[in-house]
Amino acid sequence: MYLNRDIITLEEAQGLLQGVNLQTKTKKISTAEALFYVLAEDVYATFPIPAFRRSGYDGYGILNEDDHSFPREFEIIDNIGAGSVLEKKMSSGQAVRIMTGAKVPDEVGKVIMLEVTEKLSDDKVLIKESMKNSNISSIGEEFLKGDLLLSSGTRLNAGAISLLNAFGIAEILVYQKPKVGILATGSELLKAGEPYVEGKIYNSNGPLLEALVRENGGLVVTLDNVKDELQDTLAILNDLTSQCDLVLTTGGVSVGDFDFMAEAAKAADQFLFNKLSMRPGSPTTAFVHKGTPVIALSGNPGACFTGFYLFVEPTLQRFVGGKSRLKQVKLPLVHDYDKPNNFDKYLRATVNFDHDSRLTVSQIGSDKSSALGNLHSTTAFFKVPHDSSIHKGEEVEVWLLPYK
Ligand SMILES: Nc1nc2c(c(=O)[nH]1)N[C@H]1C(S)=C(S)[C@@H](COP(=O)(O)OP(=O)(O)OC[C@H]3O[C@@H](n4cnc5c(N)ncnc54)[C@H](O)[C@@H]3O)O[C@H]1N2
Ligand code: MOO
Repeated sequence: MYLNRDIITLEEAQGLLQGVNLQTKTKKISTAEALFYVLAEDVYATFPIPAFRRSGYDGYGILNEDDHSFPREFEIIDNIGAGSVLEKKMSSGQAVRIMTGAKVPDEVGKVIMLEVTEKLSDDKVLIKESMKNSNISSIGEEFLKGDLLLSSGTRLNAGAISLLNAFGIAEILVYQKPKVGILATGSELLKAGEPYVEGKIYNSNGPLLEALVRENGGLVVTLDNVKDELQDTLAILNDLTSQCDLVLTTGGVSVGDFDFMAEAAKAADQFLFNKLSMRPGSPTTAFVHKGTPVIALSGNPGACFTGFYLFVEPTLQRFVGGKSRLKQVKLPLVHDYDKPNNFDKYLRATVNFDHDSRLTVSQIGSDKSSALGNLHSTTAFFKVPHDSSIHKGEEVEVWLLPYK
């Protein structure tokens, strides 16, 4: 138990974590498994798209020299579906039936939409009028060979996966997801599915952290619980720090008789911090053991959630060559907040449009760090600076959460 702690600011704590050297690792993976991985290479177009003159419509292809004196009849010489090519050579007075996406023969200058034609027989079509556009996409209209498709550091979403596939790319180099160990501490913890026992609670922070890590690009390798016993806690931490790239714990960071994380921090290779001038999560603790950072978050669910975004999310991004995906903006608060505290507060919030289509921020649910009912609907945090109240309409600093 540590009562005398050196208090530092959120920014100082974030700076200490930033100073911890982290190893980024890369690997080749199949594009099919690459969703939400971060690219570790620039990817270039190996051919143009379209790769051939492509028909934009279902209709009839005609020569440029025949593009006059409508309505007139044409001889249909063939039918080109998408994926097929015309083997014959066309001459004046002939038309070729062609489908959207099919390769337009070199000699065809225009595709006339089906809607302005009338089929007279199997090999005769009446083209009633011409069209303003050629309805043919030129080679390289969207991408030229050598164009940069995706740059290193891009988080691969559905659109990126489709782009890689459009170029036939089956394998790419990505950053390995950091291996994260999660440890929920507390003799009061039950697992979901276990029968309720008086005085105990179900462990919700462990699964919360597991889901947050997965949402933010980490790989959860273990999810343990440990009772409030110092030796067990130290042994598990020793184990986790040798297996994982990052260890997260929840609970046991305060000054209770059974709060051992501050002691673990003092016993570790490198101590970072154990007291912050902020709420929630003032006793948040961090240290490095065996080269692995350990971020010990509060057991209070609201503090655990907030601490994840302020300390863990930026660390997870550093493992994949990036930085925090939270966006910092200033927005008007839609209500008063009149509970001044001697620490800066970071409150759970949502961002919405007001009647004038302006973005605004408002507190959501309880501001207590023990509250857990608003975590699923929180899309942002806003800051209430220490010793101050905020009046309705006043601008506050806001952090927008990713994935919301
Ligand atoms: N005398 C003082 N007491 C406290 C102080 C202080 O400065 N002096 N700080 C308070 C603040 S601020 C915080 S934040 C909490 C931090 O508590 P701990 O991280 O040590 O967490 P616990 O004591 O283990 O638990 C707190 C609370 O959270 C519940 N909890 C714990 N683990 C989980 C879990 N996995 N899932 C859901 N809920 C969990 C636990 O049952 C407690 O209710 O300390 C204050 N006290
Ligand atoms: O700093 Mo604590 O998370 O307010 O209760």
